[in-house]
Amino acid sequence: MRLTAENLSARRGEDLIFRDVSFALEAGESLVLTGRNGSGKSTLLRVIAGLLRPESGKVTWHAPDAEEEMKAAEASHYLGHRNAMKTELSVTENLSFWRDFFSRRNDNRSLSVGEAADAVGLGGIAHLPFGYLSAGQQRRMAFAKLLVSWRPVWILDEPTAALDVSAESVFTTLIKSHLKDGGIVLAATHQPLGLEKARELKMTGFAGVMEEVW
Ligand SMILES: Nc1ncnc2c1ncn2[C@@H]1O[C@H](COP(=O)(O)OP(=O)(O)OP(=O)(O)O)[C@@H](O)[C@H]1O
Repeated sequence: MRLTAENLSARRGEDLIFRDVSFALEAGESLVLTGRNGSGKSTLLRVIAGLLRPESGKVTWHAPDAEEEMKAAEASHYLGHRNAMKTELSVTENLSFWRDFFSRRNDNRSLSVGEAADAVGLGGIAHLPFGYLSAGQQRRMAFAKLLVSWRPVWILDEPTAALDVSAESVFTTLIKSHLKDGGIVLAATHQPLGLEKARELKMTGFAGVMEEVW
């Protein structure tokens, strides 16, 4: 499996935010985007997730065993700044919706809704409306969305914002486990995620992207 970005550039409004960004990630690899506010991390993640059209360049996904060809976006889960949950529905209803929405044939790696809620440490409150949960609990539940349907690529924008130390550690464990299972992770973050082998891409904004460093 390989996710490849080739010579990507992107524009927001009139401004060219970055240009010539290239990288390739294989199964088990992760890339952490760093840089100050407004440097283009979310923009790059949204391009990879297929939510924004790049100004130039392309994103490709290669999976040797795939039954059919898939776009990178279809191989990805995207966790943005917002949690993508309905506040008036219960946590179980929200996660069940996402499980059905994303479900694929021959998928034996996805967790049940109950297992996913347990995995983020909130098994006891899945009956509550999502809107009743605290900000940190909501973020944990949003993360559980990644677990109810297997996708090889996780695209995470500030996944640990609003989280306490124990939730950060739960997320790090889940991300490491995903990588160990052959997944790929791209994450924008201001806080270290504790991924020792992650590569780093420093974004500087306005088309000045620094070299990728190990
Ligand atoms: N819809 C838009 N129209 C015009 N400019 C935009 C739009 N969305 C974002 N921008 C600009 O693009 C630049 C990059 O924004 P982006 O959200 O990618 O930064 P970021 O590195 O993720 O920032 P942060 O760390 O604050 O989340 C910023 O200067 C921002 O103001």
